[in-house]
Amino acid sequence: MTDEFVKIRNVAKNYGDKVILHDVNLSIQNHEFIALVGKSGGGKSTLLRLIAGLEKQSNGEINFSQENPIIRVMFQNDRLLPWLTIGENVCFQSKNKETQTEASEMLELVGLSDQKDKYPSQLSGGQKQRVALARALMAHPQLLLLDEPLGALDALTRRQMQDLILKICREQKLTTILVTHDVNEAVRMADRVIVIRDGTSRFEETGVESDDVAKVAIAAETVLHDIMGEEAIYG
Ligand SMILES: Nc1ncnc2c1ncn2[C@@H]1O[C@H](COP(=O)(O)OP(=O)(O)OP(=O)(O)O)[C@@H](O)[C@H]1O
Repeated sequence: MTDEFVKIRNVAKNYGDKVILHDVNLSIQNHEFIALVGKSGGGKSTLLRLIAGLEKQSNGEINFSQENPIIRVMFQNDRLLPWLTIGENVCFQSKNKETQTEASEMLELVGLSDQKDKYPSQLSGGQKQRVALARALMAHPQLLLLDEPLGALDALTRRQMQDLILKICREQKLTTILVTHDVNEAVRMADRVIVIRDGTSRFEETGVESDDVAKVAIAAETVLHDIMGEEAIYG
């Protein structure tokens, strides 16, 4: 039996004449945490949208090992509804009977059980992203897609959120794909880092222990070099 969660084969995406992605080949294993990095406009978010089924590829196949997997996406913008409380926001898309109890559990998981009755405007950016994470987890996703969710946070909050996301993804055995501009974040969090360069998946770097600062820095330098390509050498 394969342990593969999704297989992406020869995927291409065009918008009109503009080729965004081509020949993307990637297998993601169950419970694996991968990061997608690359230059701005390189097609990372586009690939994430194709995997989420929010858009259709122009060519190639994206096959999941099980039918209709539950997929949730978390974006840089928390997308909370300002007129609902934190508790109501977490329950918003959930149809479970035990929703209230479960929402409390999810808020506890992200360290916000005491903020349930507040409104999003009363929370910090980091806290709002925790709520967005709790809301995503309510669906018990098998695949969690993170589209630069920590991009707007300060360095310390960002680091705390990285640790929280990692802990939850491991505990809940989620398969996770993170899109990030921060190469250090990618190396620190992911089991594998995939570089999207010139519209295709170019390079895979095995993750290192996230607390080994020196190894993270060296691996990040290698990945950055691959993102930049010849510009890094000649430019
Ligand atoms: N709906 C669309 N119609 C036309 N072009 C689009 C559309 N969506 C994205 N693009 C283009 O596709 C390219 C890739 O965008 P995408 O957002 O996937 O890149 P990215 O690597 O995630 O960038 P960033 O790191 O800046 O978020 C960009 O040139 C963008 O302008």
